[in-house]
Amino acid sequence: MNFPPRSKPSSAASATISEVPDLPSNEMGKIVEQTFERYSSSDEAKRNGSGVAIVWFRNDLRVLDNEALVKAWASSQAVLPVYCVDPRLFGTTHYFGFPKTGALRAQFLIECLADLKRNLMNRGLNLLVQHGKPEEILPSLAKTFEAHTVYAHKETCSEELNVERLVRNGLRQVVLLPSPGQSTSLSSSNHPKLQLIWGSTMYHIEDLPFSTSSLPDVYTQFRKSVESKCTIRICIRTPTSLGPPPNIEDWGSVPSINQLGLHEEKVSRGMRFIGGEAAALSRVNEYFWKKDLLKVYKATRNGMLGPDYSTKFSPWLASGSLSPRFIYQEVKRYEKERQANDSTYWVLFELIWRDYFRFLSVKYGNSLFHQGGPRKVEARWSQDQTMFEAWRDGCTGYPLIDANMKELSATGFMSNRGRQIVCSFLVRDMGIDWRMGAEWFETCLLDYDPCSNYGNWTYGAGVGNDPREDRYFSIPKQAKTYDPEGEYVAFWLPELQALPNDKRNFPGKSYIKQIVPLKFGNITSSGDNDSASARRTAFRGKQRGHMR
Ligand SMILES: Cc1cc2nc3c(=O)[nH]c(=O)nc-3n(C[C@H](O)[C@H](O)[C@H](O)COP(=O)(O)OP(=O)(O)OC[C@H]3O[C@@H](n4cnc5c(N)ncnc54)[C@H](O)[C@@H]3O)c2cc1C
Repeated sequence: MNFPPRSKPSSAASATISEVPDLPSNEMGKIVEQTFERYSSSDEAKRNGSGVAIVWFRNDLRVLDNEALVKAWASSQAVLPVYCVDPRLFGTTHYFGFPKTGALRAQFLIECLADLKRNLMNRGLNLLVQHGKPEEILPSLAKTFEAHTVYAHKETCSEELNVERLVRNGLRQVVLLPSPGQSTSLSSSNHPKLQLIWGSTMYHIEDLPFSTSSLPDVYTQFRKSVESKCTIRICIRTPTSLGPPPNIEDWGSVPSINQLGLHEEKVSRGMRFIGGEAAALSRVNEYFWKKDLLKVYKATRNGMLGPDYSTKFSPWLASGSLSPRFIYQEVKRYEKERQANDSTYWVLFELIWRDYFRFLSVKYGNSLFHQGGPRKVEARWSQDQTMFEAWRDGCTGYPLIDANMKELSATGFMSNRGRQIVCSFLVRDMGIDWRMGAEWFETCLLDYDPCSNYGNWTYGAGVGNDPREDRYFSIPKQAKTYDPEGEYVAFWLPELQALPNDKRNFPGKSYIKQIVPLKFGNITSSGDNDSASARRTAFRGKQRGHMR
């Protein structure tokens, strides 16, 4: 196995960070092997299938706790793992035509695929990488290898559901020859099947105490209900040997960034995440066990600077290199072996948010992507290009906004605190169509996931599942609370480093004519969701021409 080079130690949350700490930054090899051993099974007696089964990898780029892979293995004599490099993933976003996948996420995906291929090879398989649409590739492979089933993980949003439908239709066109002893009359069993498996959430959809159509519209109700009525399934143990693979001469190679039509972008500041399951497992080990940070998560999670204020699991969760059930089991192991406290619980609390947004996407379907959101709110939004570009490029003149947007462009990551702040600023201060922000996040985020991204944007824009319609983040207040020394803004806007700490977060020169910089001092709000009176003091009132 190849592991990335060790990076220099990083000093978390320090304004002096100037090097790129790779995430994860520890030695991966031994830890990863040990983790694989812990979550694997050498009991191979359960394999009693026949023929070939295909595993269609999608956003589940892992070997551990991968039910589709284990089911395929159990139901066949040979498993064919396939990843389709779908050109639609490298097209443009729906409304505003931004790149659908930016170069940093594409690079992360490439690393995920290379790692998956290695991990499958270590278990006697390989990964067939094909360029093209799954609905063309999979039926053709099923025909060539006479595969009885294509196993894959179920997705929930429209683009992914459409591909599932097309693959299913494509498989229906494939007629398999009857195996010896089987009746020759054609029936549905003569076509390869598409078997979709739920595997993206911590709580399994089938274990919910309600149907998705009656999912509670308020998170707390959802959380309390699942916590009291459901259990989390244990990780599926992966056989140590998954071979033999079907006889294939050319398994294809993992694409280069140029083959995806993109140009390499180097991360030269902030955090660089390494894609793949090995890196994901290593990060869990680093955050929970080596640095022992789980016990303080609740107190640090609102940070913005450095690798360790939060888990940083999200890019691996989104690509499926990391299973949320695995995190759950590791939290429980930590609670048993070290300690259980508010912080150990709070990681699970956040993962329930992630589950919630995924289940909401099933309930609300496409309305998640519509301007009015699930609540069908009628509002007028501006699509002012100058304002949007100032936000996108980190040129608003508001250091906290600009620093966060620069971090996003430079690394593909932004803290949860930062995301809430820039979302509020775009939609509530600038009055810009929230979908422009959501689509820009879709381009840039390493952890982009349609459910969490559009779920959070609709929530922040007041068109989604937020019982409070008036959630507003006052930028000066947020700066004072979460970057009191101006360390974060000075890291991303080095021109501010020379200023005294208490001056760094003052809005500077605004690069957009319309924006009048906020003044400190007359904000009366408190807490995370700063009040409507604070909003009135912000420049919203001065921007009526641009408002809904
Ligand atoms: C406008 C906006 C857009 C967002 N877009 C995405 C997205 O595309 N993909 C994504 O994974 N998250 C998204 N989030 C949620 C959240 O910001 C990130 O999950 C989090 O910052 C990732 O960092 P972390 O792994 O260190 O999180 P931690 O604080 O360590 O939390 C642990 C895990 O809990 C989950 N989680 C935490 N907060 C949330 C949340 N609010 N919603 C859903 N899951 C959560 C994530 O899987 C995260 O990895 C968005 C939030 C906002 C406000």
